Amino acid sequence: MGIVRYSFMNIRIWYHTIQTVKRVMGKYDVVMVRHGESEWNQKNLFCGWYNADLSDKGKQEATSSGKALKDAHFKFDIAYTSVLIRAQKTLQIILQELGQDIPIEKCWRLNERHYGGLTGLNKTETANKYGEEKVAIWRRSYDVPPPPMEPDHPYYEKIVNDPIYKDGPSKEEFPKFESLKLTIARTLPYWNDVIVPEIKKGKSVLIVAHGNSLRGIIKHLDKISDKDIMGLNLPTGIPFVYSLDENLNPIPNGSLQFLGDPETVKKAMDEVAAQGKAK
Ligand SMILES: O=C(OP(=O)(O)O)[C@H](O)COP(=O)(O)O
Repeated sequence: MGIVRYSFMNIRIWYHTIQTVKRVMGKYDVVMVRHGESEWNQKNLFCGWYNADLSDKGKQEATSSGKALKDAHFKFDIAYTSVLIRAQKTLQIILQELGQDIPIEKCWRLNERHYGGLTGLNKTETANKYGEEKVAIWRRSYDVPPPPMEPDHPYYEKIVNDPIYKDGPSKEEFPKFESLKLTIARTLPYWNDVIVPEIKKGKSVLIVAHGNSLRGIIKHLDKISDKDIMGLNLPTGIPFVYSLDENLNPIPNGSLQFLGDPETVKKAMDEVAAQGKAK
């Protein structure tokens, strides 16, 4: 299995900079995975805080992630995930494959961005109705949020009253929508205050989260501009490694090292990008 690395000097042309390299090792290596395909990813629906389960393909992706991590001899001390079932099940399958029984911390701050009023809509139908450009802005702009989820939204009650939120967010914090900027504002404190101290203690950390909560952490680690982050689409179920120095900055070539075949990674990223196309 090759390691795929992306050059951040060329972030606008992600797909042309893929190379298979020997993985570099930093003072700290952190592994992240976007959960395996969910039933709503499969149907191409905006999901956000809707608690969709993994599809069969998603379970297979999680198994492959676990195998890739096992082949690369990763041993973890602690894992972090969101309160959403698709991320938790992916983590569970990965740990089963690895044969590792480790503490798991779950927090809503690692949840996917809240997709507001778009939740449950089909991305292609939304592009047909509002145009691809509008959907691209809703999906990938840094600070333009989707429309709010109002109380008459079909999934409002289900989400707001879900017991998975008993430990937060508070009523005041509970989002009606989130841009990437707002997602980062609630994910980064968890990264800085909870995860980073464990990394600095020398713990080997695995994070299983979501497309946009992970894009937020990547943006922070690689200091990616608000404009350039629009070009990054994370595939489901392919682990990637960040190799960091003592100040938690990525070492040269230490960013976004995918544990996967370069062509597979490229194809999966292209497919995520294309989800918002009209037909
Ligand atoms: O729930 C979602 O992300 P997830 O599958 O990573 O949890 C979103 O629907 C991802 O959609 P996007 O790639 O259009 O931002």
